[in-house]
Amino acid sequence: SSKSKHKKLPPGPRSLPIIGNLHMLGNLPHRSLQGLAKKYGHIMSIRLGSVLTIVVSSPKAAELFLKTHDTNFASRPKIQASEYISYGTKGMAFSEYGPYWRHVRKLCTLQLFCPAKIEVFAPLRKDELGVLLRKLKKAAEEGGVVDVSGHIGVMNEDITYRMVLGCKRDDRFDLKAIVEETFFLAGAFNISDFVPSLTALDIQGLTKRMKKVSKTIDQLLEKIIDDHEQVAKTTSGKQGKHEDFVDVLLSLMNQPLNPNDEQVHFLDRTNVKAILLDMLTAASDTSASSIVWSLSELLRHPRVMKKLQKELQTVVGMDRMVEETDLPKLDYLSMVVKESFRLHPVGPLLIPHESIEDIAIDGYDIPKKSRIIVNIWSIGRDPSVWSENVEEFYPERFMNNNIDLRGHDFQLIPFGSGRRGCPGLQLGLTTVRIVLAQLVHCFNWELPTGMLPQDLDMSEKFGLSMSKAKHLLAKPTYRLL
Ligand code: HEM
Repeated sequence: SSKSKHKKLPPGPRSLPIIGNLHMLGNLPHRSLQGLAKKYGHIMSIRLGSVLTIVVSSPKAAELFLKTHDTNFASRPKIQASEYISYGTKGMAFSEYGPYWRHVRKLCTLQLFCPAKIEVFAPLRKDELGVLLRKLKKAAEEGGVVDVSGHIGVMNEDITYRMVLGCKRDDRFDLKAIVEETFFLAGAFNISDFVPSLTALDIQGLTKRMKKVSKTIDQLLEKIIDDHEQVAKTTSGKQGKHEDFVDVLLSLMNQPLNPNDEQVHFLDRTNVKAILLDMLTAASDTSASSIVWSLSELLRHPRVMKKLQKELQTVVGMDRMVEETDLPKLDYLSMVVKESFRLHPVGPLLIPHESIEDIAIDGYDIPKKSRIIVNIWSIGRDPSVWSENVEEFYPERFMNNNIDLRGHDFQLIPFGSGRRGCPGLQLGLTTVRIVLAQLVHCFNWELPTGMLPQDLDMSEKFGLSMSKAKHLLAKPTYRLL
């Protein structure tokens, strides 16, 4: 038919030979893409090297791609990072759409992210949060300024490592450095992914770094799995022991994931390692960065801080600590967290999706194997969605509406939405809320001497998870009875 002759791509900027529009991304691609979308529209096409990329920048468009036509956009592009640091896409986050990914995702959702499992780890979170609070209390007594970002990072690492791997930071390995490097490499705009002819040159030096870190990761995971297998042998059973993610995945290894289907899938040791690595990277920086962004906004907005402390005082009181069971009653806390995710989504462009078949959307033709980027950062700062005070941190905007952040309201999707939406949503959200509540309930916070709220540096560092570029420094004073 004439269909193929009259392909109508979404509008977009002119592109250069070879690199396409790559040069337009800059250091903060979410901001550059917002600028372009203002000119070309909320469904826009650009070329990243040879890869046709569709950039989605409005709630309505996001709904079309992540809900209405979810199945067609539920795949992931094959990128170099997933070859090296996801064991050749054998995990979950970077796997293409298909039976393997579906089974793994279902298994993880049932076994690792179910409400019961989140509950099982509540004492662990409490324990590690307790360690942090004691450190801060000591610092408060000494009257000094603390590196809040640093402390929250360490706590979140310890929670994650204990939950996923069953161990704390480890003298044998620099887990933090490994995870940070993995995360950086997974999020980088890698020229080799867009201009294959340049792969061998490794202009950015990323391939070399990936090879190096993948080796270290493998040694680390092998060691940890060995330890678990050893323990399982000697204790013959799991008497009363909390099962970490390694235990759960090992118990499922080599069993059919889908016994009733024609083509049966299994998890082997490599799959287990790849999934563990996904979980480590997905869980570590995201929650910690979100907490730092929220606390920074509270320090910039003393009115909001006071109001949140007032809520905690009313609901919880001043003679005990906040518990996770209090969270559903803390309405203002939940608004503060939403508002913080609106302005500072830690996954500003989600993880790239890929289209599976040719499809027409909103009058445009989207070819198969296009890369799809959803700019949720831009959606969060669109005045036509949020009204004129869009740049202002104002939690009360959520007061008389039901806008939620779980993926049903497309103006606020910090965890994505649909089939590829974040499976760790409940876990991540619980961690962010309880840590923020405790920090604000236990302490008053002051900026370093001489710094005014409006002086607090809010610049961003782009990555697969976007953190605050400068560490948050502040002075705590203990305030509970
Ligand atoms: C505040 C915390 C978190 C935020 C804001 C967040 C956000 C996101 C986002 C935006 C995506 C991509 C969605 C898409 O591509 O459409 C994602 C995917 C994912 N997240 Fe999270 N996340 C958080 C915490 C966690 C935690 C704690 C875990 C696990 C322990 C986790 C595991 C994953 C996995 C495995 C994926 C890939 C899912 C797939 O491709 O099927 N996340 N997350």
